[in-house]
Amino acid sequence: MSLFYSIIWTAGRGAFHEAIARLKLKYGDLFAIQLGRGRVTVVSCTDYIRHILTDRNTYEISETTNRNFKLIFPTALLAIRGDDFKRHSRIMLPMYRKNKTLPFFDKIVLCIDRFVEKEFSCQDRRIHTDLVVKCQHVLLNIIAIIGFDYDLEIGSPMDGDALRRAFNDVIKCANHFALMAGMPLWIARMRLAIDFKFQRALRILQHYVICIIDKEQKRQRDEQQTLTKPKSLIASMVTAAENDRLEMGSSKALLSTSELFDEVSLSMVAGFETTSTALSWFFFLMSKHLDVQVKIKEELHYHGLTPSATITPDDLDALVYVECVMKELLRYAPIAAAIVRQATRDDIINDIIVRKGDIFLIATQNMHRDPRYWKIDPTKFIPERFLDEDKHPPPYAYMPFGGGHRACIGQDLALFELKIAIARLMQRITIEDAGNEANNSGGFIQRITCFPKHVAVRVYMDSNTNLTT
Ligand code: HEM
Repeated sequence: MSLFYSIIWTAGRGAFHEAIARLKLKYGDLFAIQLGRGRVTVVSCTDYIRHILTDRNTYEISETTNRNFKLIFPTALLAIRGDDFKRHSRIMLPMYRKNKTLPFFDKIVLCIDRFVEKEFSCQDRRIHTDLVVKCQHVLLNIIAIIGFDYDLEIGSPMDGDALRRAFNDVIKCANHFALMAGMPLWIARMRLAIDFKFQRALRILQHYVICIIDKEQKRQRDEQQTLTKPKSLIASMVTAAENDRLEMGSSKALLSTSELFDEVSLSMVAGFETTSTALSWFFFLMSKHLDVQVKIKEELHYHGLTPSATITPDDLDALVYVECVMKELLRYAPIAAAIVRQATRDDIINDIIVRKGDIFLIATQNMHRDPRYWKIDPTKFIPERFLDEDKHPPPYAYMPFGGGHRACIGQDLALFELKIAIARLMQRITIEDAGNEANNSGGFIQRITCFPKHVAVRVYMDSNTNLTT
């Protein structure tokens, strides 16, 4: 136990991953910090992480850290464990796999194209300092189309605006709330009850989700129409739950309407900020690495993906370097710097005694930057590492989506969205550091995810002739 130190966590001093990295330098791979009223053990080496993530009977997601979240969406994956988790994950895990998301390829491309046209086509040498917000806007459009089959850009202005605001408010409030994990439960409950904006947004969202669920259930009852595929992810969830019920010969749906609603809401919250944060890091990092942009453009050009060419799912599969850029982005940018587990019974990790209820914070960002696990300098942004030297990092050294049985269920969708976004953006635009004219120094803003603080870039539309200049 001599490796353990108790340290008072002083929040507000920079980003979370920076603080955890500093503490690792000082105290090593295993140390304890005081977070709120509880003690949390921070883990930063593969041996301990393997032990924790492979023993699903002893280590679960933490009840303490997810407590507030439970108040908002009580039956969503993040709030449940055990048999309930198994029942939900039967429906939810396959939901974001490639076969389910592939049909949305063209719609995601369309959202990126609209973004490019709207923000960058006027070629006025403007310096863009609001790309974090703009990336959130794009992701909201993508979520609405994939999840709800609703086009926020061309839907009726009344519906579109109401739904957009409801999305925004639910996501903002859920994030805000989850951040206040140390708050006494009764205060959290009270705050939630008097948050009228959130309650209103939730009602609007509920209305849309329940309409889709009803419509889908009706469609399924009409035998003639069951041959057509569900048009949105919510509709797919309803179909999957119904098919599962039929297979099991049960009279009750596997997931009730309110459970489906909680899952839809969780997916929105979990999938929105993470992916939009990744996209804003992409803009920042590309502005600092023109050489990487040139290489992406060379690869696109090699595959005939000129600025005016259409892009297909097969093209996407062929883009090896783009894949490396995406992996490196998820390694280098501190989007989600850690994951949390709690011991559900006593245990021993090597010579460390673990008591039931102990909380472990697995510092994934520390792993991403640990020179023991990476052959090429991990402090540098070098996508080529994934072509060769660091193609296969040791297990548990690279975990942008967490690991074990509670790993991110949306990772395939996130990778799909990001790869389309990177390829399509690089097909059409070049991103440039604004230099001395504005502050493009990066830095961090820590919320649930950590996004770049100062982004100031110019964006140029590519013509078919200036691809690799
Ligand atoms: C770049 C994008 C994303 C990143 C970096 C990311 C990262 C993560 C991480 C680190 C976790 C915790 C895993 C663990 O504890 O081991 C997680 C959980 C989760 N993510 Fe993601 N995520 C992303 C996108 C998405 C998307 C697009 C969705 C859904 C549409 C999603 C849905 C979820 C859900 C539902 C969980 C909770 C799983 C559970 O409790 O079992 N995520 N994500």
